[in-house]
Amino acid sequence: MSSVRPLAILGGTFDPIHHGHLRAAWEAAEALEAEVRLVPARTPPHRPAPVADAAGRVALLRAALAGQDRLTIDTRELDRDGPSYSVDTLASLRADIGPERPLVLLVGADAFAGLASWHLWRELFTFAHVGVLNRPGVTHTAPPELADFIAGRRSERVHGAAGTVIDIAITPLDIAATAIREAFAAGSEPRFLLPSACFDDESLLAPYRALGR
Ligand SMILES: Nc1ncnc2c1ncn2[C@@H]1O[C@H](COP(=O)(O)OP(=O)(O)OP(=O)(O)O)[C@@H](O)[C@H]1O
Ligand SMILES: O=C(O)c1ccc[n+]([C@@H]2O[C@H](COP(=O)([O-])O)[C@@H](O)[C@H]2O)c1
Repeated sequence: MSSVRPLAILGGTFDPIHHGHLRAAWEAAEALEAEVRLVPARTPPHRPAPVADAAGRVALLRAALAGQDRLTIDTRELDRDGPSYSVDTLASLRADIGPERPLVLLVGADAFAGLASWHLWRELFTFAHVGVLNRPGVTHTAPPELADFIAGRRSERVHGAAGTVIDIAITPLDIAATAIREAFAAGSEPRFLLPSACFDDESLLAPYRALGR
């Protein structure tokens, strides 16, 4: 483990935040002995517009994270126009923390499999390590372009400021925001897939309940 505490980020649409995200981020913080920030995307690059707007998704995140301080929110993507490219976020974080501190981009195994389609994806590794979180049901393997690139970059732990791929074993939780949105659309309440605090304020989940009307 590096002597400087790594900074790790989990970016996401969080439409809405759920226990799959939270537990993954929590266990990554433990495994890497890292500070972990959740980074909501204002305009996620590779998907249709989210159901809830950025302010609504951040309000849910704040409710979900209340009562603990290991996981925090970093809202820098909300201040940028255009697609929320991760390479821009990592460049901005690197400028904040300087060249030495390890930086880790956390991604689920599904997101990792698509990494070679991301904007300037090779540059991600100049700014950060990539930490891959296992996800139930994900069977995609890295396409050849990605597999070739990461060959020789695998690491068991955080070593140096950037540039490696680290597999992080987490408790598999088969929870996805898509299924939560589908549950709301079907008129059911997906309680216990996301924190109860998200249900405390009626207005927080209103955009999702509206799917069922
Ligand atoms: N249950 C989970 N286990 C591990 N990683 C997860 C899990 N859910 C989401 N992630 C990861 O968290 C990041 C943000 O995910 P995102 O906000 O797209 O949630 P999602 O549940 O995958 O949403 P959707 O179903 O709308 O695609 C991605 O890197 C994704 O792979
Ligand atoms: O930078 C890119 O080109 C890029 C392409 C796809 C996804 N991402 C980021 O990956 C994270 C997870 O994306 P999503 O769509 O699964 O929520 C989120 O932070 C996105 O901004 C980034």
